[in-house]
Amino acid sequence: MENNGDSNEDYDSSLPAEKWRGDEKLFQWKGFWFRLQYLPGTRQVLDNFKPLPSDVILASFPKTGTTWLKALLYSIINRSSRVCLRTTHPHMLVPTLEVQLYGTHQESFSTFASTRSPARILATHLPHQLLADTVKPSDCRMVYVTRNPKDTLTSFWQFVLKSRSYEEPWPLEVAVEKFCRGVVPFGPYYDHVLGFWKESLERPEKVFFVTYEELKDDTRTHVKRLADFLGCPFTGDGDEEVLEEIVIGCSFEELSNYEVNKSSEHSQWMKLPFSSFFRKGDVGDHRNYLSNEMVERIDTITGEKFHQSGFIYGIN
Ligand SMILES: Nc1ncnc2c1ncn2[C@@H]1O[C@H](COP(=O)(O)OS(=O)(=O)O)[C@@H](OP(=O)(O)O)[C@H]1O
Repeated sequence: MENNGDSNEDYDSSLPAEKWRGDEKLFQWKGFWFRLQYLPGTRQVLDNFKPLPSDVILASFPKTGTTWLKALLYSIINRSSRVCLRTTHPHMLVPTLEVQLYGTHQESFSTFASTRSPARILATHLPHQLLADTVKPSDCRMVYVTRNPKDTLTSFWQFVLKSRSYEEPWPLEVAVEKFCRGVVPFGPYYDHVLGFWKESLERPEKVFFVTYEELKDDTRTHVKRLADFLGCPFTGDGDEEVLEEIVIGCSFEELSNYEVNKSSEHSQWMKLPFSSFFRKGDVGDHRNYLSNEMVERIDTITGEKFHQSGFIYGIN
């Protein structure tokens, strides 16, 4: 997988830009907002990545359950969880295409545990609107996870707040404002979710759509559905035990307690410790932070964007 050395400056002057945090801006490209450092990798993915028909691509908007799904997909496809998960952070099991394989912080694919999986597992935060021409011709499978907008925003705000890359405070009001206008990395959130939701309706055999809340509510059932979708159902002798081990081994409680996931270390590309991908893992945590006005504002947009498209989700 190559990087032709596209420089960040190529994008700087020509694209619409908005202040993000500190001195950093986000850039709007093809209808979505990007951190400058991920634009070259994104272009590389779209220009050069050719999925294999056997590939499994996990797609998600940030903070919607990516880390959990990385652990689950790896475990389902490899029929186990504990051994590898105890020693390897989920983000080092399954690489994110535009960041870890094609991006400015490249690590070779062989660094990742999923190299040794029966099927390659790759992740991306890129929206379907951009990825369609790359993934459709290959016939690969995609799994999309989403999460209700208020918890996604809350998780995101907390994550950015704790990032050591920024010195200045980041008031929740600012985060809400940006989220509602879609000006967040890989945003707008609503367009991102709807792109994959529509695709999952059109091609259910190739695009599996699941929500964080469904998974929390009944992990077992959805892990079974996932395994069916991936063509490796839990129907053999001893599979019930394996399924149980995977559900427990990938639960927030277990995963966040493995030493590697509590670690303050980070890989080449992450400025954040491995531990920062595990915060609370709850449904409804937004109630502890968002004001009534904020909730009302987000719910109104959710109604306009999701419900008017026929996707009844995201208000509760
Ligand atoms: N195993 C498991 N089960 C349930 N929830 C989990 C799990 N692992 C991580 N998390 C929670 O997911 C939130 C992080 O989202 P992402 O993994 O999508 O983040 S990222 O995009 O990879 O940066 C973040 O949510 P919040 O706790 O609400 O901030 C994590 O705590």
